[in-house]
Amino acid sequence: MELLSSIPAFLQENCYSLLLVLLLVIVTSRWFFRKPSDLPPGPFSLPMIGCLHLIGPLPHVSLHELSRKYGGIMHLKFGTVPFVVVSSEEAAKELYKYRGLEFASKVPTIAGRHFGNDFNGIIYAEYTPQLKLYRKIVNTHLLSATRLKVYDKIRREEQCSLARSIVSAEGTPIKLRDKFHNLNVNIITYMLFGERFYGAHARNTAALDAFADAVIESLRLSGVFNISDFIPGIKWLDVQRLEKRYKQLIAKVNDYLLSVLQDHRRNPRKYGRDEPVPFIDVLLSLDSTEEEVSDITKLSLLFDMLLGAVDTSALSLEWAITELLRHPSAMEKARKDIDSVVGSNRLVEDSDLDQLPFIAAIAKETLRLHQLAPLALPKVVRGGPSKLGGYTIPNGTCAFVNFHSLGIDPAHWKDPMKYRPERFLEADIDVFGQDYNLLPFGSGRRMCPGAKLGFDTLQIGIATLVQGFEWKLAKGQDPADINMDETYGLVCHKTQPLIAVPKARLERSVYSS
Ligand code: HEM
Repeated sequence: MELLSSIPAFLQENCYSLLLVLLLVIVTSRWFFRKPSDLPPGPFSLPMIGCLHLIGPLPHVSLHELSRKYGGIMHLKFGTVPFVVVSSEEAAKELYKYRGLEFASKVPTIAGRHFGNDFNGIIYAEYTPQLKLYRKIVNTHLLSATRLKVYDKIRREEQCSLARSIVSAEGTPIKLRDKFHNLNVNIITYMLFGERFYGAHARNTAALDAFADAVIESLRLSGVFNISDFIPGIKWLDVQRLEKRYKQLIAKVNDYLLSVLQDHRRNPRKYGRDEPVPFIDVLLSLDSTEEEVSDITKLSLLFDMLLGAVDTSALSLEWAITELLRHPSAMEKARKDIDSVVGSNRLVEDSDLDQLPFIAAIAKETLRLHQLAPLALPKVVRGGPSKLGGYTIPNGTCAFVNFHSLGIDPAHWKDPMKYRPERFLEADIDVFGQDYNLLPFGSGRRMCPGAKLGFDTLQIGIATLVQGFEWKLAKGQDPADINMDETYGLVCHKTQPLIAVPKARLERSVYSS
């Protein structure tokens, strides 16, 4: 009381109000100036460029290195745009399993606006009821296990035609990537349009060539880092001249696809009971049903399937054969397995794969060490803020999982950098989004819809090349000297194409059966 009486009267009167104000100032200033509350840790962002100076030509590798310092959930800015990068199994599981809805929309990039016909279709779209319908259409009518069975015949024909074209080049150095590319493109174009783009049965028209080139270039440009996405303030400058090119390419793609669509609409094809109906005709047959989609969506879906399929399995197959050349004992074991299951009077078939677990192991080990899409396609938090690992992730933050980090995490993988397909015989590890240490096709709501087709094509490709041929490198090169550099893009690929010399192992007649 004595102390209080020594304080001037006017202060005494307001003492309680002052204390209250002080308390309020402390509480609100902590909220106002907090290091945006409980954001995950991450490197310091510079004005304008954010952390772009820390990202090298292989972003998944740079981000992996950063995650070793900052942890499995990291916050950083690319340009002025805030990002969260997930690099640990627990965080990936939480994101896909419990926060899937909040992290299911794609970041609206400039490429997505154009290549996705204003974010239509699947690849570039936000997570909406329309997207769910489009994914359902694709999953049910094109890529389900049942539909893929119907298309088996096509894949078998392409597998044999790949083998024949290699036999015809016996003894000479061949660029395997080109052969694999043709195989992959023919499979998907036959499934989509009922026609092959390459080889003896192809139409070989200038329009088709121009379209195929436009698809390949679009795929390449989709993976090019567009600075305007990260510093939106300079978007109008289009410094890399990318937007201009996107517009030209999508115009070419749409023109061609629309002409094919109209042709199929005007001249409906008839198919026998067991004949595979091309997806374009399936889309037309959905008109006037509850699954009807507009023509521009039809074009977007066809384009999405091409972008997703044209190079993925082909580039994985190139990695697979490269690793087998570097590891002759794995090649030998795979060959022995196939010889004992299939023999030498016929080429390996899809139906043999169940009995060839080592081929599956080779495919998985290839996808683990050489992830085609090492970073998930970036998503943006919607309906948030969201929570992840106890941190708060504000609405509008972009996010992706670093699949590369998961696949080489030493806490889960013994000798992670070592090529050892046997690890997949020792443990049953899934590649279809259930095992969060290995997500080559992603997981959850935006997982790759073509995963089964991609994985099956990879397996049958490996089995055919191992069973059908002995391989040597050109000019007596030592396999240990093969350049293993990779180049980042929408699809991450071997920088230097593999050139190898085949020698047929089977009777000629087997390849033409
Ligand atoms: C070895 C082959 C393949 C690999 C490794 C692969 C991998 C991937 C990955 C990692 C994603 C991104 C997942 C994410 O962002 O979370 C993806 C998305 C996608 N893939 Fe594949 N893919 C392959 C084959 C295919 C095929 C054959 C098709 C089509 C026929 C296809 C169509 C798509 C589509 C449409 C998306 C976007 C899905 C969405 O955003 O909802 N992919 N793929």
